[in-house]
Amino acid sequence: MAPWGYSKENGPATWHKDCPIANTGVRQSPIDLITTGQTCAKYDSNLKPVIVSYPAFSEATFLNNGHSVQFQPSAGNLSELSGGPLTKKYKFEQFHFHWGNNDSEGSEHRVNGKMYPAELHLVHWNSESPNFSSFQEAVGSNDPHALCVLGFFLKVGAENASLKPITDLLSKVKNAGSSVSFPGKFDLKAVLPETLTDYYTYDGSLTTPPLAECVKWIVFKEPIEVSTAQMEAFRAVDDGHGKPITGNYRPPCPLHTRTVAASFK
Ligand SMILES: O[B-]1(O)OCc2ccc(NC(=S)NCc3ccccc3)cc21
Ligand SMILES: [Zn+2]
Repeated sequence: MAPWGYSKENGPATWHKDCPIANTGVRQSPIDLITTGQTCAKYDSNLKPVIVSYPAFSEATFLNNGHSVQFQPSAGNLSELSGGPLTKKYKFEQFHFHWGNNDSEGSEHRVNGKMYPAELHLVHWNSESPNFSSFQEAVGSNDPHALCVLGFFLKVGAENASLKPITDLLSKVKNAGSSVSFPGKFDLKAVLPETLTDYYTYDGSLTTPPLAECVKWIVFKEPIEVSTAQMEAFRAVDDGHGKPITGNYRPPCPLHTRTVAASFK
């Protein structure tokens, strides 16, 4: 089968052919985060703020892999995540984005059915598990919390100066398969809201094949602002078939028996 993607021929509705879990899994991601009514997110007063330790990255690769653009620091990076719903310390692996071809679509998670124009995923893996010692092993481990992904919605507004080094680089990785070594340092901490207190959290999966059900998801309530020009820069990135990547987001999956917790009322 042609490698997976987001077109009619190889998009989310076809992924079950290579990844049966797409249709049989009971903890698939993304989901629609419902805030009122029966199956709504339940406030949990025990949920603490998320703690990130992100020293500025000094060495990283920025890659267009045909289905997203990904920022991956060298293995030696010391960035870590803890707190929130987590009991262990997680190591930063990479961040990437999902976006649409207009401002009314693009995010993977939704809030009461509302999509944002894009979503940023900060991917981490449990560095204290005795069962694995790399991201790749973590994905294949069947451990329900092998990974922790922080999701941030992007909305259109003022230009985001902290993300400018990334959005300015998009034209350099226009072609699928192309990558550049990131010039200079990148301060990811500056991209995030100061307080990481208000979030939804639930057990889910990767939103792309292999769709492994190994992710503790933490999706923040407060969107990050980017300018229209910055959004347009994502929409000019090619998918390797001579077309821009426009809509690399998976539709929401059934919640099944899962509950979503909210760290805020
Ligand atoms: O659901 B996500 O889009 O957000 C969180 C997240 C993390 C990782 C991916 N996929 C990756 S890294 N696949 C390549 C790979 C897959 C399996 C082993 C190694 C390498 C997708 C997502
Ligand atoms: Zn993602």
